[in-house]
Amino acid sequence: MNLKIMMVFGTRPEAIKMAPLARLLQNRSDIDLHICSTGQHREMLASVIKAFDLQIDEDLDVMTRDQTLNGLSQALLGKLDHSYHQNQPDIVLVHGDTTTSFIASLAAFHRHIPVAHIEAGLRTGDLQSPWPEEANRRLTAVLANLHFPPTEKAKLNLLAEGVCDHCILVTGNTVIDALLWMNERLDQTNWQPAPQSPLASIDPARKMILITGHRRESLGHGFEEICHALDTLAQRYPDIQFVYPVHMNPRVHDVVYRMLGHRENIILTAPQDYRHFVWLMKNAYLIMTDSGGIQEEAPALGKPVLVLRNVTERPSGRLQDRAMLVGTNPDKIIAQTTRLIEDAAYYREFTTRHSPFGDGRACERILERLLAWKQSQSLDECA
Ligand SMILES: CC(=O)N[C@@H]1[C@@H](OP(=O)(O)OP(=O)(O)OC[C@H]2O[C@@H](n3ccc(=O)[nH]c3=O)[C@H](O)[C@@H]2O)O[C@H](CO)[C@@H](O)[C@@H]1O
Repeated sequence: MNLKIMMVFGTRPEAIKMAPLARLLQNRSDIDLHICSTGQHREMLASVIKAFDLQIDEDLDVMTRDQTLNGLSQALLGKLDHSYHQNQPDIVLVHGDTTTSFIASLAAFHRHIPVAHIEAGLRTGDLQSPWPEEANRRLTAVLANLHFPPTEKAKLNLLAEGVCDHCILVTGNTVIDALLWMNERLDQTNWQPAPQSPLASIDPARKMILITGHRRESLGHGFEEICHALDTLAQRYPDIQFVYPVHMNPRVHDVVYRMLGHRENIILTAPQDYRHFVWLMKNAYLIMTDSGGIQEEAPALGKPVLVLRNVTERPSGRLQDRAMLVGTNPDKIIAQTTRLIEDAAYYREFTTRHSPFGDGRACERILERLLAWKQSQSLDECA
């Protein structure tokens, strides 16, 4: 009998991180994979599905305008319950720390369906930051039967919360599998953006700084500070190109376009699909971001990354990276960027390729563990 796996995700980062696993599972004759999208980030998710050549089996389409987290949770719980009833999966795979991950785990728990949690064990230790993700990932850990932390540090977090060792497998982060897959495709075809793409105006002879930012905790004042720092830097270094694919959240979009839309060497674009975005990362001199995924991807490409957050659940383990955690304080952003632009020896300290978050084989390890789990069916001892 084939193993019936249901994969549930809803946001762009979850989709990117689940995509290489979906590709692997789809090619197995001993596995029936059902991919369920909750539609938490509808448009941005569609572009990921296309970039990885995947097909969604079911779209719950739960998002409505101005939905609260409770409204979203309620809609998800009902629709997932129905889907589990219809599809009767042997196991549900969830990822990370979204409302989708937690509610998909809860709905599975209520139906006595085992849950495997990918990117398990990330913690800041502060339930309010990031909010609501820290709660989502802790609650998911309570409900999951198999835990796939990306690093040993994340495994220790799970052990400290009482998760049994036998149910944990350190795999590396699947985002590195996704990144290496896409990177290889770009290299093989020497891929370049099409002439009509806003990225085509980037001059390869000039330095380019890539920026992303959308964290809830920075909305409002935090974003104004980030934009203020970028504006100052863009004036100070007119020869450097600043490229900022702006998140669709109007509370991010409106501030960024109002404060930076007029500067000639700042290119504001819509969010880019994964192929374009990996190309941007490869060609960047420096990346500034509050994104979790990009913090993981940048070192694998040997790119320095300035983290626009005060705390991170993704410590790289390198001492010098502490200086890169600058938050939204404009003075710190400007000072650290200036040093990285002007001090070549200092810049080089951050450009060695290293991959503290994974080696690109996370999906293989997850597959092997799922097959072993199916054979032994020994979950009872961990549930
Ligand atoms: C607290 C925290 O850290 N939470 C994380 C956060 O995820 P994140 O911060 O990693 O999210 P993003 O920055 O949106 O995505 C990043 C991915 O997107 C690619 N990318 C980016 C811009 C673009 O224009 N085109 C792209 O393709 C990029 O290469 C990368 O792979 O929220 C998720 C729940 O929503 C959580 O699960 C996740 O823990």
